[in-house]
Amino acid sequence: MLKIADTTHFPPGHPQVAFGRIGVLLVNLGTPEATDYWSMRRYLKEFLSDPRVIEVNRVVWWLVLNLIVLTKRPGPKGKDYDTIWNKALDEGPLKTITRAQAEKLAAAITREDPRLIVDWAMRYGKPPIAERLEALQKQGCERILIVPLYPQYAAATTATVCDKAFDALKTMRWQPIVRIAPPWHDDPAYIENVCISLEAHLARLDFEPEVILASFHGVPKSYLEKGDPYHCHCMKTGRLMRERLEMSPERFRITFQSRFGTEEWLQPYTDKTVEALAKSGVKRLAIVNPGFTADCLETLEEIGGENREIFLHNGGEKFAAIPCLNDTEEGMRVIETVVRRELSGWMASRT
Ligand SMILES: C=CC1=C(C)c2cc3[nH]c(cc4nc(cc5[nH]c(cc1n2)c(C)c5CCC(=O)O)C(CCC(=O)O)=C4C)c(C)c3C=C
Ligand SMILES: [Fe+2]
Ligand SMILES: [Fe+2]
Repeated sequence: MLKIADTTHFPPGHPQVAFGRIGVLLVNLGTPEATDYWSMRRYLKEFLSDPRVIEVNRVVWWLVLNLIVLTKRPGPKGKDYDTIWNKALDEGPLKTITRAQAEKLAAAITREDPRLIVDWAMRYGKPPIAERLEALQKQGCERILIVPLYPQYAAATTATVCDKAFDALKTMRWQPIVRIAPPWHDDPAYIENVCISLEAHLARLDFEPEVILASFHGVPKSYLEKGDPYHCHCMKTGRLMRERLEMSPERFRITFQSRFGTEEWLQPYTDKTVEALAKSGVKRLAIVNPGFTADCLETLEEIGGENREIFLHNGGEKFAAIPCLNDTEEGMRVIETVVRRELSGWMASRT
């Protein structure tokens, strides 16, 4: 077994520094601390003030955000969060699931290399990236792998995690050496496990869906036009899933959800597609969310709640929202594959 660095043998007057460890930091988007108006407002303010998320003129956006969005949105969105809140732990499900993913990853990899420490953070809200990076560094992590938990790269998600992490590094005297895990939109382990999970859920349904939508979170269309690869990553994930599932493009379709604001977003829109399918006579529909590593407001409430309603109100009869990979065996296989690969050269080899 590898020896973990020892911090106890420093000469008098020498600072007590820890060293010799390797950190893995899983980072997801973030979620409000509570569902009341002020907690929601704080969360939305931090999120929607990020210029990677909203690429609108700063002065114009400051006025719109503060005068309109932050007065109108926190109330109704807080009520939406109430419907999915983890009451036992008093937190959003995104937090519960990200913590569970970190714990399971730690159990899987630290047995092999006890120098490893796994932690987790949120880009917006708590626990903040800077706090967890500092905690890893204080425990002796000279090397840290940061894993933005997004299979598809977008400036609004992956890049902003990196921005925040590098902001934290700027304040450190002894900076850890950092690696960032790349997106895994076309990784065979991801495609295989997301399909295994989908097939298992479909097999348990009491109906066979005529159509399956792979619904990804949208971004404004202008982000694609400016060169963001997010759309291409989603399209590739969707195509690889469809090929693996051996389904026709009519049965397995890609859509984009969670529109925000008045600009055009990536199309086809999930809600409009759901409505059109129901109106055209489709009676049985399933929606899977391959772009989300954890269930959250956008999957549980928007897909499982709003889109179900849209489908059933327009003539649909059977609807299934397929759970995300979360901390299931399939989900952990994906995260572990990415982490093991990106730790290569750092982590002790299994042989
Ligand atoms: C212009 C605004 C937004 C962009 C661009 C955007 C991109 C984006 N978001 C996710 C993942 C998630 N978003 C979630 C919630 C959420 N998203 C926005 C806005 C944009 N997202 C808002 C305002 C919210 C909060 C809820 C609301 O007010 O509507 C979540 C859920 C978080 C939770 O607590 O459950 C996730 C996850 C991706 C992957 C993405 C671009 C690729
Ligand atoms: Fe979002
Ligand atoms: Fe594309």
